Amino acid sequence: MAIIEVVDLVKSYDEKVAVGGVSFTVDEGEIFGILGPNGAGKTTTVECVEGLRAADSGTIRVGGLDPRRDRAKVREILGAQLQQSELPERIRVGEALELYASFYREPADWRELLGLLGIADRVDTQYRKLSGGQKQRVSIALALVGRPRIAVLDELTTGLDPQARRDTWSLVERVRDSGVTVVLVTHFMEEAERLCDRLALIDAGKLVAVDSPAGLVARLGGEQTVRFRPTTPIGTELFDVLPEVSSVQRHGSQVVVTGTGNLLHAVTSVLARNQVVAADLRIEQAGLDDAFIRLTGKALSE
Ligand SMILES: Nc1ncnc2c1ncn2[C@@H]1O[C@H](COP(=O)(O)OP(=O)(O)OP(=O)(O)O)[C@@H](O)[C@H]1O
Repeated sequence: MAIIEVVDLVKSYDEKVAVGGVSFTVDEGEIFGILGPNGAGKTTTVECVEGLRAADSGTIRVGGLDPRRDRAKVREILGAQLQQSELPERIRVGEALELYASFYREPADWRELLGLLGIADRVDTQYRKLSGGQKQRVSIALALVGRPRIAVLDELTTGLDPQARRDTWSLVERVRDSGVTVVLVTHFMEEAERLCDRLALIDAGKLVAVDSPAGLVARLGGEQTVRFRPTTPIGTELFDVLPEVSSVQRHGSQVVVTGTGNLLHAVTSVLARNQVVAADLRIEQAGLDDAFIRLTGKALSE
C-alpha cells in the first residue's frame, strides 16, 4: 500500500525549474531510493514531501495527508534527517536527543535508539567531537526519535569512509526491518543498488524510471562482459561470429567480449576448441550504472 503519493510535482526557483512534473508512490515498509546526479531535483522533491517547501503544482499525500495543510500531523509520522550543520557544535548527544524527544507526545526511548545505533557510549560527548560516521548515526537517531512511520534520509553517507558507509547501510536495513518506510536520497549507485527495494531515477527535474535495481538492470536485456588474457594468440573473429556476441575488443593483452545469453559458455567453448588457455577469466553482469547511462545518456559521476 502506498504511504507516499506524488503526482505531477512541479517546483521552480525563479526561472529555474528544479522539479518538472514528477510522479511516484512509495509503498509502506520499503526502502525507496531517489537517485540522480547533483542538481537533479532530489532534495527539492523530498522537501516538498516533508512540507518544508510548497510545490508550484501537483499533489502530494503522506499517509493520506497534505504535507502543507496538515504539517503538524505529517511531522508526527515522518522523520527527516537533519543536515549536519543544523545542530549546535557544543550540544551533547544526549541533550540533542532529549530536546528532539520533547517535541513528540510518544517519543522512542532515545537511549535504546543510541544503543541500537551503536553510539550508547557517546551520550555525554559534544556533537563537534564525534566522527563523521557518529554524526550520521546521531542524525538517524534524531530522525527516528519521534517513532515515525517514514524516515527521509538525504545524502546519508556522503563524506563517510567505505567502512562507515557499509555500517550505515546495515543500520538503514535494520530501520526498515523494524517496520519504518525509508526514503533514501542518494547519488551513490552502489548505495542505491545495495539498499533500495525500488528506485526513482531523476535527471534534470524529470523522472526517468521507477523500478527495482534488478528491474532497471534487466532493461539492458541481460548484457554481460567476459574478459580474459589468452596465453597463446587467438583471432577475435572467432568470437565475432557467435550469436551471443555483440562486440569484441582488445585492451592490450586482454580480450573483452560483450554479449547476452550464455556468453561465458560460448566464449569458453571457442577457447577450448582452439586449445587456448585463458588467464584472468572474469564475467561481469551489467549494473545499475550501465542502466543509468542507457536511460539518461550520461554517467552518474560520483
Ligand atoms: N533555494 C534555491 N534557490 C534557487 N535554486 C535552487 C534552490 N535549491 C535548489 N536550487 C536549484 O534547483 C535545482 C535542483 O536542486 P536540488 O537541490 O533539488 O537537487 P539535488 O538533486 O538534490 O542535488 P544535490 O545532490 O546537489 O543536492 C538545482 O539546479 C539547484 O541549483
